Amino acid sequence: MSLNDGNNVDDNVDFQISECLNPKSPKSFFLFAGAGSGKTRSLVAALTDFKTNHGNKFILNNQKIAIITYTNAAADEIKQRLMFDQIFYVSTIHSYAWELIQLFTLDIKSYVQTKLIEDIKDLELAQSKSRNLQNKTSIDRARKIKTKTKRLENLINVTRFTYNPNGDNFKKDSLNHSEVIGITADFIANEILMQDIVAARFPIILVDESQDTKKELIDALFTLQKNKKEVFSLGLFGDTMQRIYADGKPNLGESLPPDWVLPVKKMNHRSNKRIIKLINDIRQDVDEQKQQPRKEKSEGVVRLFIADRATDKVATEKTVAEKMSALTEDKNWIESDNVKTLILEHHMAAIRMGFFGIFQPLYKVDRLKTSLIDGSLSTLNLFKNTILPLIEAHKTNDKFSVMRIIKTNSTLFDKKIIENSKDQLKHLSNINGYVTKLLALWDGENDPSLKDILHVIYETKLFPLPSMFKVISSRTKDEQSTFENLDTEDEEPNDEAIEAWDLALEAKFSEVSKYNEYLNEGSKFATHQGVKGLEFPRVVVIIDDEEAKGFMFSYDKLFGTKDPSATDKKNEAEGNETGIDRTRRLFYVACSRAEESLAIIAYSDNPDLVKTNAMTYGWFADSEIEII
Ligand SMILES: Nc1ncnc2c1ncn2[C@@H]1O[C@H](COP(=O)(O)OP(=O)(O)OP(=O)(O)O)[C@@H](O)[C@H]1O
Repeated sequence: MSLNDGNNVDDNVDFQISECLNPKSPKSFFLFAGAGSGKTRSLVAALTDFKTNHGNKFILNNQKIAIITYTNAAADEIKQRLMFDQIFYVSTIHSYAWELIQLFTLDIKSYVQTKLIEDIKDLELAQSKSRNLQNKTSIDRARKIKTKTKRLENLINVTRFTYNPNGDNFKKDSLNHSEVIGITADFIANEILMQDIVAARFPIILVDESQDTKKELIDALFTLQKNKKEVFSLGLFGDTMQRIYADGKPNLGESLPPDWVLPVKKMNHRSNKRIIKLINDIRQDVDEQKQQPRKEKSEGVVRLFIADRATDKVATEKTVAEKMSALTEDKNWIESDNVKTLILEHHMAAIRMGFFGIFQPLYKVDRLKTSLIDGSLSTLNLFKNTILPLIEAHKTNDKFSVMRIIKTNSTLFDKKIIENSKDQLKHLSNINGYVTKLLALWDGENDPSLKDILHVIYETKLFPLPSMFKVISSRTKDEQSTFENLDTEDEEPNDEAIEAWDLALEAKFSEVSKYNEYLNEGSKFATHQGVKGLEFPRVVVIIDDEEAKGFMFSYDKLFGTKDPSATDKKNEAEGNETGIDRTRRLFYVACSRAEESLAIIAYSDNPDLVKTNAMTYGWFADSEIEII
């Protein structure tokens, strides 16, 4: 690259960061720059440089650089780019926090004990003021007091706490996610010994996406840096405009100590010119930071399509893809695999791909959410990992695979069961009959419900059932009808997961195959929030508050078709952040993912007003907006 090619105006930033990381004179820095400015790339470049210059010394001292990322996917990506070198400890904040505290059982115990005693005291005080102990809040509060008291009593039995950064942590000796962050922040901020240990093990800590990193931990790291500045450097990477989670530290970067280095980046290396202009304009009212495109970038295409909410969305989105293909002369727009569609909530993908029936009830249960989205929900495995391949093999008349799947998964083929059966031939012929009965559910063009399938499996014992399905299947006919006619107001609430499964089991089996497709082709859809740090050539941003049903963001308010609430007005008057501010930042994140062309589809009850406002903001020209 020549020195004056116009694209390398920010090259000095990598050099500035490398200088900060010199262990002989460590400095802390704050690299905050817009989308696509190459922050992640600078992070990797500085670390690669560090490895060459100081890596051996770190290995000898058994020291590491900690790199904290926002997601596991980002951690994997950076590990790979750093060629899995052992001097880098790359992980999410939760894994890193646990790495720091896990051996301090007694200190953790004392922290948890103090916190539980305080919580119980507060709850009991609130309960004593309750006017009606039978209302939902009081009942929930009583339940919380009971659970916390039980946990307090059990603390004495804990010999070692357990924690899974990616899991649910329901065990008696488990810590939950916010406890691990709270404990780590508390230890780092207040325990001199912990500060010594962290600075000695990790003389450099770099935090990617620091605008969204838990504020208590960021504050603790600031304290650590202040106390250990001779031997420790803290590097923060991020972009205040991309703060979209409530637990990040607002105004991060204001009033930094004067000895911090503040490199500045002007370029956006990712997007075409028109897209950069759009994100500069969205950003304008916030901090006026303007980026410049790379010289060789094309103009690119941005379009805002506005449709009535009542419209057929799948058809609308297909039309948009065709229009974008014509506008950009890019056939990839009509290959759905080559377009990234950004939805607000996962259920919008479930509607579009046709597995809403299974998805929606299960997604409502907090403890099932994460595993449902990442495909690890074990209860679903019976359908997804056993029945689905079985039926696919059956439909293609692949008898060999059918038999193999049955043999691998059915307990009826257990050696012991076969040996113990009095008439082995009969046993095998029975299995054959059970398989025939199961497969008959798909006769003709039939698409059985999950409940029908479960019923046959329960009766024949062909496959082992997860306990949830055993409970549901073992209800007698009488219990079943009582259950269906339950007046839930009068009864003890059922376990919410059982209720959710009762609904999900009504779904047709074809939904399992669509859900599986969604997991395998996770590439087609992603959420506005989930794509932070990523980039795609062609992006569709779908906007529909009603379908999203969220409460954190409101595109209707951003586009002026819904008035700000009283709280928004109060927050604005007091100089606090409003829902509109949050939504603007989310919109910035979503739009800035596009490299070549970008379509935004806004569903609204008032398309004309969306158009007028979008033009008034100066975000789109008249010719770039189409009401369809
Ligand atoms: N100096 C550079 N020269 C060429 N390409 C670059 C340069 N810096 C970054 N890029 C490319 O620009 C794109 C965006 O870079 P990167 O993902 O590092 O940006 P970012 O600042 O982390 O973005 P975001 O905040 O949106 O996540 C990537 O494709 C990257 O390879």
